[in-house]
Amino acid sequence: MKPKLRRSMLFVPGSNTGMVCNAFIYKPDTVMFDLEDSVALSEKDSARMMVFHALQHFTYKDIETAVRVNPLDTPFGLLDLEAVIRAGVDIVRLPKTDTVEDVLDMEREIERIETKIGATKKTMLLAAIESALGVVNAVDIARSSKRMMGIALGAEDFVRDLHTQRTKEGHELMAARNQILLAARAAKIGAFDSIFSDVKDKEGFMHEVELIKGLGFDGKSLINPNQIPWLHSAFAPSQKNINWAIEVLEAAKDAKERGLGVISLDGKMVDAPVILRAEWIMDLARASGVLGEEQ
Ligand SMILES: CC(=O)SCCNC(=O)CCNC(=O)[C@H](O)C(C)(C)COP(=O)(O)OP(=O)(O)OC[C@H]1O[C@@H](n2cnc3c(N)ncnc32)[C@H](O)[C@@H]1OP(=O)(O)O
Ligand SMILES: O=C([O-])CC(=O)C(=O)O
Ligand SMILES: [Mg+2]
Repeated sequence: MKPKLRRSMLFVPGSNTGMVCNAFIYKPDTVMFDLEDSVALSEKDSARMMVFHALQHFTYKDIETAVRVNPLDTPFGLLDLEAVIRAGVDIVRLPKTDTVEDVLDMEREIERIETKIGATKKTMLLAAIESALGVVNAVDIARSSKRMMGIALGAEDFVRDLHTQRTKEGHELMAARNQILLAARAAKIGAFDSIFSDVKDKEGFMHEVELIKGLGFDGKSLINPNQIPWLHSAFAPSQKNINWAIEVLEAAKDAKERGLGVISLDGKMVDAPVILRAEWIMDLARASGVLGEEQ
């Protein structure tokens, strides 16, 4: 089965007409319109209207959409939520999620709006964790709603809360990344890393991508289209990985035919978890376009 890829979630400021109209062109896995921190207070209403219309435009029908709404305790949160659910958004990104209560409040409002408009689809939730309190509560947040499709780190707000700043090495984010990843995996939902803000620094970006990919993250929030091909190429399995996966699957098929459970390939043990990993690499290779559907 072709897995749904969510490597790249491109933030698009909801107040920028050109970017809202064109974001689909860059083919991120998910377009994530923003109504929160990239939108000035004076533009909150016009941005909401623009995103409302963009979501219903045919250019956004074949791409997954998310909207980062304002928190419910601001004058904009509920208006944002009404607009984006009416417009049929796929995912609501809840910013600055500190507690399970934050999720349940949002879930209650989503349910109320969906019932009111007779919606046929169920909007998914993505909780952004952007504080020490949110990280401490990550496990409960990840498990708090059936609608929760993933949790994401919001590193810029998080380092502010920690009284530190981001570095290239990322030591200051290690505990949060580990906690978010573990919480997401325990809840069997997606884990997404934060933005990398220097859009010209490809080397720094790739260093961060290798780090979060190695930890096990599914993908990352992005702020610039240039970062999309960099990220996708880093997440695509290498030819060496693919060759290994093909060998493992052939050996596993052969072992099954001979009624064997554990086998050895080039002196290394091949058992069920290794076979599952090989299948996952092949799925990822197909979904990333590195392999054809029939291969
Ligand atoms: C901490 C947080 O909350 S982060 C989340 C909120 N922040 C955001 O959403 C910011 C999104 N990103 C941006 O606004 C911009 O990429 C900036 C300000 C970082 C850099 O802007 P620029 O220097 O103009 O970018 P750049 O020169 O690479 O743009 C190239 C093209 O990509 C477009 N583009 C740039 N960023 C985006 C984006 N995020 N979405 C869609 N299109 C974009 C530009 O409009 C431009 O299009 P054009 O060639 O048709 O004119
Ligand atoms: O969620 C993100 O990656 C962007 C953000 O708001 C933050 O870092 O504070
Ligand atoms: Mg933030």
